[in-house]
Amino acid sequence: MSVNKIMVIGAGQMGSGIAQVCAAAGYTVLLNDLKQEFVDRGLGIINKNLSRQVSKEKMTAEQMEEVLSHLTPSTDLNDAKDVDLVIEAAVENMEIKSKIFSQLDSIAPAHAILASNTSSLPITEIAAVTNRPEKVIGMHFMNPVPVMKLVEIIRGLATTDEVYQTIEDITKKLNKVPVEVNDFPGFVSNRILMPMINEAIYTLYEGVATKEAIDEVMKLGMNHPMGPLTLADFIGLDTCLYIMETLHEGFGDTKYRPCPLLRKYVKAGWLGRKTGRGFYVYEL
Ligand SMILES: CC(=O)CC(=O)SCCNC(=O)CCNC(=O)[C@H](O)C(C)(C)COP(=O)(O)OP(=O)(O)OC[C@H]1O[C@@H](n2cnc3c(N)ncnc32)[C@H](O)[C@@H]1OP(=O)(O)O
Ligand SMILES: NC(=O)C1=CN([C@@H]2O[C@H](COP(=O)(O)OP(=O)(O)OC[C@H]3O[C@@H](n4cnc5c(N)ncnc54)[C@H](OP(=O)(O)O)[C@@H]3O)[C@@H](O)[C@H]2O)C=CC1
Repeated sequence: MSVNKIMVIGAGQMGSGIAQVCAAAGYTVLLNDLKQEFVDRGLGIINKNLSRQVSKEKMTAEQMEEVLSHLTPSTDLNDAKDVDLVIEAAVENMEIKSKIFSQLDSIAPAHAILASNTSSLPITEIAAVTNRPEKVIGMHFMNPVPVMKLVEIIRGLATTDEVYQTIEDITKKLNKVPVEVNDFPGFVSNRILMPMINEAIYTLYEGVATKEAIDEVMKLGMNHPMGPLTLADFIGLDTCLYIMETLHEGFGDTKYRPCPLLRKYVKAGWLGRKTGRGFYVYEL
């Protein structure tokens, strides 16, 4: 199936990165969020990333303009009426995602594929709110999207081989590496990564070491590019909590219980880098 026009829903850190790489690969991209100010914030991130590449002479100013010309802001889901693919990257919340997919199902053309960048929620359940479950799939990018090579592709129960193949081909066109996985809570990436992050938070909570010491152990001892608490702040503590809750509920196993300190920080609005405070403090 040929895909030319893509709508990305959610102009946060993931949606803006996904829109950027799709535009850079030559697709026509609509970047959608609830309000114009959120779309502008996403376009601002893209501008900053591309300008950095221009200043490092990895891209010319003309190429940057070309990429930007492929991007159109949107605050109306009805703009999905003539797209070939939607990649949803709104917040990690089943109710919100279900509502978006059910609306999209009645707006997007019959041939359009509806993909979710969810980091843990069941694709099969998201697909079930639509009348086209065979065209619903998980397309899980990693943060920061312009840098990270992996896209975890998740087949829902009804996803067809043709839809899987189209998404795999697009992933390669985005210069990324597809890895196929089945639909279980957290898929592969977050089933393994998030319990490690949660355990690092328990290690802090139980006073085993300072946050700096915990991060240093994993950076220098295991060669991780970021310590787990820095990485949690980078991902967003709200997203980390949602993922742990999905694992906990999905498997019914207490080993996935979210650390109370993680809950406390999220309740306080300390969501990590994006709000200026998480385990560490950041300049906004
Ligand atoms: C939660 C989920 O569902 C799944 C997930 O995504 S889990 C999170 C997965 N991601 C990770 O684990 C990231 C771990 N961290 C890293 O790999 C690295 O620290 C990092 C790539 C983020 C930064 O790398 P670094 O070497 O420390 O920094 P730096 O030298 O400044 O950056 C390297 C390159 O990345 C780019 N970069 C860094 N941060 C960026 C960002 N937020 N957006 C875009 N580009 C970025 C830089 O511009 C630089 O590009 P060039 O090579 O073209 O010059
Ligand atoms: N952070 C990460 O490292 C990764 C996250 N993901 C997944 O990507 C998705 C987005 O995460 P992330 O970008 O970090 O989150 P952010 O909080 O940065 O961005 C989410 C964006 O979606 C917007 N939004 C919320 N509801 C709607 C809606 N109904 N319609 C359109 N836009 C909406 C939010 O607006 P508002 O500001 O008003 O809430 C916000 O702009 C989540 O599903 C997450 O699990 C996947 C891989 C990695």
